Amino acid sequence: MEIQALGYLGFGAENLEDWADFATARLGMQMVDRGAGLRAFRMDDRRQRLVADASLPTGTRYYGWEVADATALDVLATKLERAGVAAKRETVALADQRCVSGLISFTDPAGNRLEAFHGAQVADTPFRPGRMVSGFRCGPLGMGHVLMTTTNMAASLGFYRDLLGFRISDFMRTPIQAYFMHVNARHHSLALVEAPADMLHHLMVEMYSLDDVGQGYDLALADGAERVVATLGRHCNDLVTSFYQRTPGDFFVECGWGGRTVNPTNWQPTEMTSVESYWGHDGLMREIGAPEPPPADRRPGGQELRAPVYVMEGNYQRMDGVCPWWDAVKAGR
Ligand SMILES: Cc1ccc(O)c(O)c1CC[C@@H]1C(=O)CC[C@]2(C)C(=O)CC[C@@H]12
Ligand SMILES: [Fe+2]
Repeated sequence: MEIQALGYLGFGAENLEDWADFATARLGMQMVDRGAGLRAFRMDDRRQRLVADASLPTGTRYYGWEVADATALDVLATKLERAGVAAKRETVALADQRCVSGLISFTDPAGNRLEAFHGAQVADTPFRPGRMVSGFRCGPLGMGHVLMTTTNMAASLGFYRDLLGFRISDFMRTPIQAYFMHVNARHHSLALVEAPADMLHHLMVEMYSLDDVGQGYDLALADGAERVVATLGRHCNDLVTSFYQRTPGDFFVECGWGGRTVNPTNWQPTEMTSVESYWGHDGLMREIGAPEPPPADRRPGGQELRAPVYVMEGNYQRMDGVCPWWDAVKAGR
């Protein structure tokens, strides 16, 4: 499989000044000058990761999926065309605008514009965050993950899993259909959820420090009741502690910390029975019109069996993945 990471995300936006303020003062990204009509944001050593483009209508997006080199890009283009998916070799001008060496563009079954690229340019100055954050966990894990809803899960799976080679980390078939997929050690770079509309629900960015998330949460709360979509909480599958907030655009940003990694060579997908979190994330279900789950210690699904605990191991804290006293609790001892 050619795709290695989620490299960048671009989107159409009218309110560039709002985005400039939000991405820097709220998220902690660095804004870089790309001329009128464009606001680009750095998250690491790369020249840009997130791009707001006023020449595109709001609701337009392009997803930049990274491949190793020009050869891998050719292989991918050929694979797409053999499968009947038109792959357009994009111009040098567009590659320059994307700050990459080369790219192709194509469309997924839901109509999303995807780009595959190689040779992302590295900035000649160090990353300077827009607020006091330790930084974004990117590198080989990519910029984070996107959750897209799809009206046709079978078609989306056929495309991302069977054609592009995305691997399933875990999935749920009921009560909703959800597939969490990896292309590197990040637990998921793409999540697909079946819903009545095809859209981008959120971009997740992962911070190196939990304090970055906590301070970002304080700032979001200070913006008023409308800003926070889901309270601070912890997911059961990727173990990310995060909250979700509204952006100046029409998708959310999940700010997270502490994600687990998977070994892509031997990971076995597991079926989930609930998307509920260990704790928190209140508002997430309400936002889509579904009932909120009960408080954490009464949630069904037995997630507490998988609650990770930190076990001292020499000078390290090891993520054990199992709660050592749970067997005793179950046995009534
Ligand atoms: C469950 C989950 C695990 C890891 C994540 O990074 C993550 O964003 C989620 C939340 C997904 C979220 C959900 O659980 C309920 C249904 C939701 C609200 C949607 O309809 C889109 C996002 C979905
Ligand atoms: Fe997420």
